[in-house]
Amino acid sequence: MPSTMTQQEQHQGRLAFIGGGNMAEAILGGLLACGYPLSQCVVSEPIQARCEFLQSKYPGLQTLSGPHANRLAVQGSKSSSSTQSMIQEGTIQVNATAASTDFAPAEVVILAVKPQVLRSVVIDLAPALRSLQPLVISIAAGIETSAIGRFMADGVDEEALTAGSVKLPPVIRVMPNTPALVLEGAAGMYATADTTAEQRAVAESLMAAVSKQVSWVETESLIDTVTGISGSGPAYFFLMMEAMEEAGVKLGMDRATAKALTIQTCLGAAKMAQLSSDDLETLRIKVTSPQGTTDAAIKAFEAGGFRDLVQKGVAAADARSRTLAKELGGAKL
Ligand SMILES: O=C(O)[C@@H]1CCC=N1
Repeated sequence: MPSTMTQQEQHQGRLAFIGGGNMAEAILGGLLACGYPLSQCVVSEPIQARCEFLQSKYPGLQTLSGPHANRLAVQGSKSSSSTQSMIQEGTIQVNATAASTDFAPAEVVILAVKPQVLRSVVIDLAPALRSLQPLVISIAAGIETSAIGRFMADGVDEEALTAGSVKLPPVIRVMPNTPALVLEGAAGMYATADTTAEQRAVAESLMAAVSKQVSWVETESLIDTVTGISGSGPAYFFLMMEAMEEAGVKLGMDRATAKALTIQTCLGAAKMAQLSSDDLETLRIKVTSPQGTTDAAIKAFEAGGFRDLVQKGVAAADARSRTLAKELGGAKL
């Protein structure tokens, strides 16, 4: 479904980014460009230099660093009387104007850390997440919502969960891609059964700020396939473009010209594919005159098993995403 959210429809609640890397920045930048209030965003990021970079790029943004930064981002600074003193003592580094160190608990928590550290990060946040019940959005590749649920249930009796006396927050899993950095992302999303339509709409509006295409999948395993198509996909096109640039150079063209022609051809082809009512095969056939130049190229590609190779590549990424789920989801906990 193409994103059609307007600014009015967009959720503008308190947003905590756990992790301030490239994807977090892409989402944050896109939201700010759509008019999301900067004062509603807080980024917890362990690397101080990265915080300073984000601060300089988004003046007034609240960034937090230090051992308790993630918890503070989720709980808000008013939640604990000791919080302000930790800020004063420097246990937590708050990079923001003094006036804004007072902030409310997060309504939405975006888990934007590397999959390898997600487990420890969520276990550390688990009590805060259980008590505050924010909407949890994970963009970590390969980690299943059931694993995130187990991490959030850390230290809780099975019985309490079954009896419902302890509740886990709703989780939505997103696989975005790096073109989100230029507001041209494609994202796949999966919501667990306990999410409400409103929560799904909130998550969609947040991701739509940086993604031109937001697609929900019905079964979680399809997120692995989303990863194989659009999550890793930008790299496939970069590889294709590298190869085309190299081909131009080998045939005597200067690199800059080969690169520029390649990039615009890729962009133009994508735009045609998007705007045309023709399917992809028809578009290809329309460029390919019988016995012509394109025909010669396509025959060479097909003879080399191009289609099969691409399918193998996508399947390898899909399979790796499933393996990551096993490796990082932690069967044992
Ligand atoms: O390569 C990776 O593992 C991540 C997931 C999708 C894109 N990059």
